[in-house]
Amino acid sequence: MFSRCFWTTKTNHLRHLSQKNRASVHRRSFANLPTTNAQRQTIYALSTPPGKGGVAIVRVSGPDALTVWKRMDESLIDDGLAVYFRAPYSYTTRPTIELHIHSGRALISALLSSLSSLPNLRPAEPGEFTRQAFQGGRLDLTQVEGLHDLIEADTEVQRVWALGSAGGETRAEYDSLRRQIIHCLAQVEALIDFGEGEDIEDGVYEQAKIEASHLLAQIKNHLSDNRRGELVRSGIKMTIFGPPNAGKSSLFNYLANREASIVTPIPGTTRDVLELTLDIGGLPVVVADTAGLRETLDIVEGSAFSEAGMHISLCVLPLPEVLAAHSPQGSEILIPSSVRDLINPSTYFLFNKLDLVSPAQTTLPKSAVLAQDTNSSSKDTIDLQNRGWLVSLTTGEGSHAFVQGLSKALKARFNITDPSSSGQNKVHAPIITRARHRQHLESACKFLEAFMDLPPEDVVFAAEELRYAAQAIGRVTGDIGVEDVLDALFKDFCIGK
Ligand SMILES: Nc1nc2c(ncn2[C@@H]2O[C@H](COP(=O)(O)OP(=O)(O)OP(=O)(O)O)[C@@H](O)[C@H]2O)c(=O)[nH]1
Repeated sequence: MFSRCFWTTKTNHLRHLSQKNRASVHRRSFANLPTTNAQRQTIYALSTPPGKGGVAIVRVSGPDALTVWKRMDESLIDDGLAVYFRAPYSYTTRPTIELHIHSGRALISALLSSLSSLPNLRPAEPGEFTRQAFQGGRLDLTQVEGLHDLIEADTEVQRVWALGSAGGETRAEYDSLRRQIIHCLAQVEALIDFGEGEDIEDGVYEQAKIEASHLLAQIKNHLSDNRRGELVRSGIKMTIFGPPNAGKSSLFNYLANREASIVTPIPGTTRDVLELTLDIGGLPVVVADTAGLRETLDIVEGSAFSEAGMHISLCVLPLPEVLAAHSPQGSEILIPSSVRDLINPSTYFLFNKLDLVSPAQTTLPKSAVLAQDTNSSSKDTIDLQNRGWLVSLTTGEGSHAFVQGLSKALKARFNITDPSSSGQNKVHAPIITRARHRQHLESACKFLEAFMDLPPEDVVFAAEELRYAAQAIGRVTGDIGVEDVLDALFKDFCIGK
């Protein structure tokens, strides 16, 4: 059925891959995962993008994978390469064969239709190869999520953080937390079994509490991460606002036309809304632009503004008008009262139309003053250092410094170092990248706190709290009760992964 010309002399290559994979197979038990008949079947799918190209890879995984190889002797489809991975040394941990052919629509279609005619083979569902890898214990849930994020990564920080997670760094952190809780639990259970003073040394319960308090501090430290993991994964949402005619559309167009910076122009769900995901110095920044929103933002109240779920905002102001309103007695510039209510600590400032002011006025003052009601004597000063930039969106002057400065300011705000930095400057990737991680860590905290409040007489309840804390961490990695998250997670994968 398949080409006799599939190269069969690749044994060295095969052996090499098998050895490499052997080193990275970890056996874990996922006791709660039932294996259905569908999961026992052999699945196949194109694992490379469809279309014309050098190579297309069709992956076949399951008990009958080798049969495919054995039946490659009927009609010629293409010259290619077949790579066989013995179980459990494959990506899926099941017998797997990869068929590498030239990438062309007719070739791929002929190969897939040949596979479909074989008994016991069916097309893979989205993410099903990775699901098999998870069920086989090769990957835990954090690695599966990391892999998904790696494929989806648009910027350098996203790539580097997702790579760490896919490679098991996040899993190691959670495993370590769980091991420490289990260590506490073992001490408390020893007390239940033997009782202090008999075969157990004094102070065991106190020791367990000391360890639990260290653990609590560690978990709380992870929880107070400014949500930077979630932010980097989903993008920092930025909105642009300012008085009419300030240059908001010009800024949006400037950002959109910097080809290197555009990642995805996504039409939003609301009519007229366009979302651009920009790569600002390796950080994904999602900018929403809509005619309607711009109009609203000219007048919107501060509360409505934060309800829009924006993480940061950029206030565009026309420099000539701002300077004209400049109070002669102060060195600060005046922020117009029309935008005053929209300004908060997450607002950055872009003073536009630099080309229209005299050369003597082209230095950014250190601070700005928010214009108050005429009858108010209070004065709000805003430090513009690393928070404001002068540009001309018409001539492009200052725009490079603005993008660089904004990237630096955002990295400082969200505590993100350049992925290339090392040593002391390196800030480790956060272990929380999804709401479910946060939720399980918070519940682990609650159980640990409940344990801390219990006196030694309540040792049985104490053990129970610690057991729940360990289970909460286990839910993050997928050791415990994960069925509910699996379907949601794997459906986001593409077919063939
Ligand atoms: N000289 C000069 N003109 C500019 C600059 N940036 C924008 N403009 C002009 O200012 C006018 C307003 O620019 P827009 O980008 O439409 O401003 P906007 O804030 O979106 O305006 P509204 O949608 O009315 O609120 C246009 O005529 C632009 O060409 C600049 O840096 N220098």
